[in-house]
Amino acid sequence: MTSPVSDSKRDRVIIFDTTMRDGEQSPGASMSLEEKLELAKILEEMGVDVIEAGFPIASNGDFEAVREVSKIVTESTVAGLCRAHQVDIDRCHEAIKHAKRGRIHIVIATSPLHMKHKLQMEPEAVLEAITKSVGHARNLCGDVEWSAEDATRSERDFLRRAIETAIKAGATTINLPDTVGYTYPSEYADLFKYMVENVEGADKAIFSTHCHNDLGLAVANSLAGVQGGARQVECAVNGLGERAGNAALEEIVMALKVRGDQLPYETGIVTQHITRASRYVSAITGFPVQFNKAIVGKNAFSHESGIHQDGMLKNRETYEIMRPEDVGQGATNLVMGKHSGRHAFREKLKGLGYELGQNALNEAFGRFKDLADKKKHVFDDDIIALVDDALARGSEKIRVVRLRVVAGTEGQSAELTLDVDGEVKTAHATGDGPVDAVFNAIIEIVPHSAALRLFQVHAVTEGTDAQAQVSVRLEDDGRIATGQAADTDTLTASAKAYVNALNNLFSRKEKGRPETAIASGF
Ligand SMILES: CC(=O)SCCNC(=O)CCNC(=O)[C@H](O)C(C)(C)COP(=O)(O)OP(=O)(O)OC[C@H]1O[C@@H](n2cnc3c(N)ncnc32)[C@H](O)[C@@H]1OP(=O)(O)O
Ligand SMILES: CC(C)C(=O)C(=O)O
Ligand SMILES: [Mg+2]
Repeated sequence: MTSPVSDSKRDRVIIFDTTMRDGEQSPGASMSLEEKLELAKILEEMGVDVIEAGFPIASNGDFEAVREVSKIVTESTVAGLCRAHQVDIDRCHEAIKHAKRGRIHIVIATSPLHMKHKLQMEPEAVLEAITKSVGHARNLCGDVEWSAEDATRSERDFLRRAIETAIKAGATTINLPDTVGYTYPSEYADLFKYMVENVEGADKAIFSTHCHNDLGLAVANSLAGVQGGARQVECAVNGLGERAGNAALEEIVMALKVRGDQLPYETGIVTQHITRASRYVSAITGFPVQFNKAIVGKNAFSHESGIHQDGMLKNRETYEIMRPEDVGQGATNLVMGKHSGRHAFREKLKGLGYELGQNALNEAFGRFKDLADKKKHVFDDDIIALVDDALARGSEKIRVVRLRVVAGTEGQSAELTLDVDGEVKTAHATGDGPVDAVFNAIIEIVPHSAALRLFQVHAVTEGTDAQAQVSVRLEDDGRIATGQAADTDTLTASAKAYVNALNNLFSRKEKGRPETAIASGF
């Protein structure tokens, strides 16, 4: 059997991107001409084989977009979609004739449901429309794709006849869309196998998948189609598309790359460009990418669990089947959270410039776990504040044990327990505001004559659960001592900062040091 489709083409899967056509059919996903031109450049640079830029008969804007994309793209083929109508095809040709490689893509439905109710055409009339439309397109352009809309709900024998009609009329690509996301992988694979083996002239065309995600099976079905003999996959960046979307380009490409042992076909995609394309599509459509989205989600290469982080530090392949760099996602991210373990914590501290001994590490780790229990996101700055805080408090004689504050319109009071050199003391005080009440309680337990010279609070990170970092400066008899503390509770941080300053002041007095501007351990 001689074939106009070369063997090398059959070893490769053509990536047909329909982000600008089917993707744009998503309600709310309209793109401007400028955005489509920029996206076309990104897709071309990424190595997409076919860019479907729009549906030229739909509007002047769509026509213009297909025409302008055709003018600037030189490497990829540019396709425009049309119904099986001469007017659609002529309009499409007007737009894609500027392309170095242009394609006319004709669609007509072949399922009994669509033919009877939507097209209101007899099956034989549909076959006639295929002959006419594909033949007309082929007279205008050497590259014609024909799609059997709702192929997966079409009668097999009629679909076979329709495909044969399209190939006979000159179609070079045959697309069998799962228009409503209805098929199953085994069923879709079988459909392609059957058509590739039984359609007369099947070797003259490339078979293509086009899967929708109504049951979440779009990617699995597309891969099954390839298993069955398809060598073109229609897909969209971030899985954009009608209703639940199309098969996601990034997932198709990486599934083929990572599991070449299962499907030994290459794509021409430079995978390092994937994340850039995803972010651009998300930005121009306003459709956010879910955090746990495969390949391009924020968490796709993030690890928070201690056991996973430990495994990753020993060998990244324990928990990563591909490298984030390979999809342009930057580096693996070991996220510090309540599920993290000591190995990752030590590594994180190293990265932040801290080398702690085992005891200090254990102490800081305990405090980190307490913080992670309270806070949704533990940022690097939180960890720095926490470790600095722990280091500063290492040799303190006075420590905060417990604090309870009542605040509000009825007045403010604080009940504070301190450990003063091993002796636990409690005081109850009121004040002009909750901080004042806390500081008065400290003065009651540890009487001193130092004057408060500075009280400053700032949030370590953003959010209402951010740690407050408090600085306190005390002056006594010409000596100045500063204390700092961080806590998610501003009043606890205030108490600890004051006590830290007091410890520093007493320590300076003991050592007989002269006055100093910054006397904290920082
Ligand atoms: C599965 C898919 O994604 S297919 C692509 C879907 N995308 C779009 O529809 C977006 C662009 N569409 C449009 O802008 C408009 O629908 C247009 C310009 C194509 C047509 O607009 P109108 O002429 O106003 O027709 P309308 O959209 O209301 O109805 C569609 C008509 O096309 C017919 N039709 C639908 N599909 C096809 C087809 N593949 N081939 C031929 N005729 C078709 C319908 O039977 C209906 O015909 P009727 O007017 O004789 O009843
Ligand atoms: C136009 C065709 C390919 C389509 O989008 C579908 O059937 O889903
Ligand atoms: Mg579609």
